[in-house]
Amino acid sequence: MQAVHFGAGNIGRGFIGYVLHENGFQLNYVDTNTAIIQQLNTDHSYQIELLDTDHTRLTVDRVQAFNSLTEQDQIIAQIVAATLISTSVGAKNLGRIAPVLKTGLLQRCQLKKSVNILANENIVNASSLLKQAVYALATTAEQALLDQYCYFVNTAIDRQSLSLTDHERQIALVEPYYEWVIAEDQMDPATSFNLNGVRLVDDLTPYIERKLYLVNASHAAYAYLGALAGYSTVQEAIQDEKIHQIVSQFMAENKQYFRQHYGLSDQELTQFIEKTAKRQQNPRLADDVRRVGRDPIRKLSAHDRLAGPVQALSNLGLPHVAGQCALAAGYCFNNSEDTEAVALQTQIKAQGITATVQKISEFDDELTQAVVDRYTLFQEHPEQAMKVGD
Ligand SMILES: NC(=O)c1ccc[n+]([C@@H]2O[C@H](COP(=O)([O-])OP(=O)(O)OC[C@H]3O[C@@H](n4cnc5c(N)ncnc54)[C@H](O)[C@@H]3O)[C@@H](O)[C@H]2O)c1
Ligand SMILES: O=P(O)(O)OC[C@@H](O)[C@@H](O)[C@H](O)[C@H](O)CO
Repeated sequence: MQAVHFGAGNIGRGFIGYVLHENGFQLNYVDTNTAIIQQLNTDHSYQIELLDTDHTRLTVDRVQAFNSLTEQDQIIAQIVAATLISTSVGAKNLGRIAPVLKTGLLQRCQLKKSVNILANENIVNASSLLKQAVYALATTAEQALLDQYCYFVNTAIDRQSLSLTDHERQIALVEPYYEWVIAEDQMDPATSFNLNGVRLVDDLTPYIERKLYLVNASHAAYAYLGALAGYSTVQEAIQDEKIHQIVSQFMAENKQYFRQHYGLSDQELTQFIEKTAKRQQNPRLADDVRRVGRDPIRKLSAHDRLAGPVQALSNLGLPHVAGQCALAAGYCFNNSEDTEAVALQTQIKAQGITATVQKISEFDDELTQAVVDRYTLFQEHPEQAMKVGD
């Protein structure tokens, strides 16, 4: 079985590639990073290190890699031959892989070969977004062909995945825990394989929301509040009692959304939040606030990890003050090496914070004003701003 996987980064090697390899797939990575492409084609394997007490190392073999920018013909041939196509390139890059994917998929359609396409990105319905990007390049007749043979299947993925360099080799560095949830009802009925280690569900929405609004929401809140307080890692920020209190309250607020909207039990949600906190506190982890806070415009946008739950709680008339605080901290995030952070700060300077919050988080006047007030407090009295309780 052949998998074509776009994105040989931390999650692509440390999680998706690992699970596919364990299920008997050969891995054909597609990336733009020449160093990792060269490494994979020299070794035809790579290593993963687990963040456990033994620093367990695993080897993934049967690997090759292609350059997205210079090896289009080979990639198209791989797409035609593939048993499965997947991605983890970052949500903002899905549009960039659409042209080559469209060409490869249409060639498959001519051969009447159906396929599942799984975009594994931290965003609601990433595969549907990838489908939109592919269809935007196709004619009506091509779209009708794609409809017949191409199954864009939404997923939710969870594993803290970083990397380290050892003997000039990129090693994926991952926590032992992982969860890969796939929308079974969107899969090709003719799928010829089973994926062990994967959970198939009928309705993905609660899973992707639980992932974004609890796991990624707390992570982003630690990163943004931590960056404001001068910490370098999420793990340092967690040790700060004031920050920990705000994030704990944010999670308590979000829990009420899941209770009301999905009828989940308090006990189940509390256990999930506690398990997530423990994972984020893994003493062997040093996760840079710049990585966890990266692409702040995406993270602050409506439906994502911060504005999503705050808007949902507001709609339900439930408290969301800690969420507003995390959002306001996000609007303060700056990193000269992060193009979205630079764009965010430029936008705030040019248009003002109120217009920026309205545009990015898509809030009404009242909610916007609450976030702006907290943002202003962070600018003028940061000590007071780091307090949401009594
Ligand atoms: N790292 C994590 O802990 C984690 C966990 C769950 C989900 N995710 C999600 O997985 C995705 C990838 O995250 P990551 O941490 O692995 O990032 P990463 O930067 O380590 O990996 C992304 C890879 O995609 C490649 N890429 C970018 N544009 C490309 C293109 N046009 N064609 C081919 N390859 C391209 C990059 O070169 C890089 O190797 C993101 O959507 C992220 O939100 C990450
Ligand atoms: O990947 P992002 O930029 O959406 O979010 C950064 C982290 O929160 C994220 O990568 C987590 O480590 C991951 O989602 C855990 O499963």
